[in-house]
Amino acid sequence: MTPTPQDSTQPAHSTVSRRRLFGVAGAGALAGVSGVAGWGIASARDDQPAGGPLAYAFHGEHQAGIVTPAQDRLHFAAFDVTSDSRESLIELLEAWTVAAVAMTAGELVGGGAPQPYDAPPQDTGEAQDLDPAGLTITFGFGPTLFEKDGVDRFGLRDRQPEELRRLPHFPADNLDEVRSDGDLCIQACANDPQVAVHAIRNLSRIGFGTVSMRWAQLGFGRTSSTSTTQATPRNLFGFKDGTANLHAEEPEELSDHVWVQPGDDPAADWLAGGSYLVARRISMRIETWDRTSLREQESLIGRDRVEGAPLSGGTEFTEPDFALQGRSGPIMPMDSHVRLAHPAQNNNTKLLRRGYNFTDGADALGRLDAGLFFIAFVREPLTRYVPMQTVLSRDDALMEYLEHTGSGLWAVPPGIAQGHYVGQALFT
Ligand SMILES: C=CC1=C(C)c2cc3[nH]c(cc4nc(cc5[nH]c(cc1n2)c(C)c5CCC(=O)O)C(CCC(=O)O)=C4C)c(C)c3C=C
Ligand SMILES: [Fe+2]
Repeated sequence: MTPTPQDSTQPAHSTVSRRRLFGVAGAGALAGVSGVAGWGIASARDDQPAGGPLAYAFHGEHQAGIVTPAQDRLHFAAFDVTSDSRESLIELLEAWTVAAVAMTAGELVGGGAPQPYDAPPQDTGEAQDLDPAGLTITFGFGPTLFEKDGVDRFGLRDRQPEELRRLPHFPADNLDEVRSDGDLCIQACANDPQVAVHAIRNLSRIGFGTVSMRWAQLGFGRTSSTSTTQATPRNLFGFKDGTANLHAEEPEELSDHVWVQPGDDPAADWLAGGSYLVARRISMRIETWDRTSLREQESLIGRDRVEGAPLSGGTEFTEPDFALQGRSGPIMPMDSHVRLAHPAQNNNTKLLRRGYNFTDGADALGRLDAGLFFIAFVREPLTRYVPMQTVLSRDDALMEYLEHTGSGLWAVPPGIAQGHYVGQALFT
């Protein structure tokens, strides 16, 4: 059996590689899932030495890819359901679950069992010789899955969480409809871009006829740490990002701020143990930033660039002193990003940030189309994230260098038990 861990924050250094499999279609933990004929998985060899490629278990209390130490690469995709059949939707979620179990374990979709020579292979093949690379696949359900244009498409209207509504228009938003929203989302993260892309490609392929991809985003270079074992990375403005983030090692904080609790929403108890995923595609005016003095850059952020320490003093992890005065006012400027985003200014709101840098080529003026694909997990998006975003969009001096071009909110079901499919409690 594949030596995968029970906890998605704990890596298993297995030596699983797709090319070292022997094909046993339908074997493994998902044997109990119904309606997924043709999408069985292979068992990996169990005679590999310890230490080697990184694999995270797909099964667990919470979905992997939230508190899992943030990997280096992202492929994020939003889908619309094109079928109006509840049964087809359930079958898709079953099939996606089977494929996700296989791919996160470094196995081939379909199990690598002998297949007809005259049929397309079940796995698209580009990750065949690659190890799992810490792949996590995280699924989310958008507001339009529950009701769209007043229509209860899948009999789910009564189970829509109160907090799952389309995000409002924030000041200065310049959203592109084709980069926003979606009935379903999948976040694939890995330390190898080809593994992340392979995951989205294969899930999309499996969904052919039931869903169509609405939009997608590639990301490189994580912009946060989600574990205290990780060094703080830097965003494309050159600043350390993720210093004051929530971490996997703070279970009480996660219960308070990230995981939906039983009783939070009586109509949506199926979501207990899950969370909400907020995505914002934020373009960054890199060229303008690069012509801005270091003094100005630091006062916009509220931290120094080299160390990441608050301007009020100390080192990276010193708490900012918002009361400290300089010659012309507070040392931590009133409109600095860190001041306005700090829990002290936001009714103790804390988010688990898990974003990525992106570049999508250049625009017609020769400027980099680059930025930060902001992802955050939060227990109550409307009552906690929306007020914070409203303040930042309105008052944050950094906004002069930013443009929000994409947006979405999805409910992320809890972790999946062996033999179950993602979001199963919503349909039962
Ligand atoms: C609504 C939430 C947030 C958005 C959108 C956002 C965009 C954004 N942030 C940076 C750069 C940095 N952010 C930092 C801290 C920080 N940011 C948010 C929230 C949003 N940021 C929070 C809650 C915090 C933590 C505040 C605190 O408790 O101190 C930092 C400082 C380092 C750190 O703590 O992570 C930087 C740098 C950019 C460039 C950006 C949009 C492109
Ligand atoms: Fe920020």
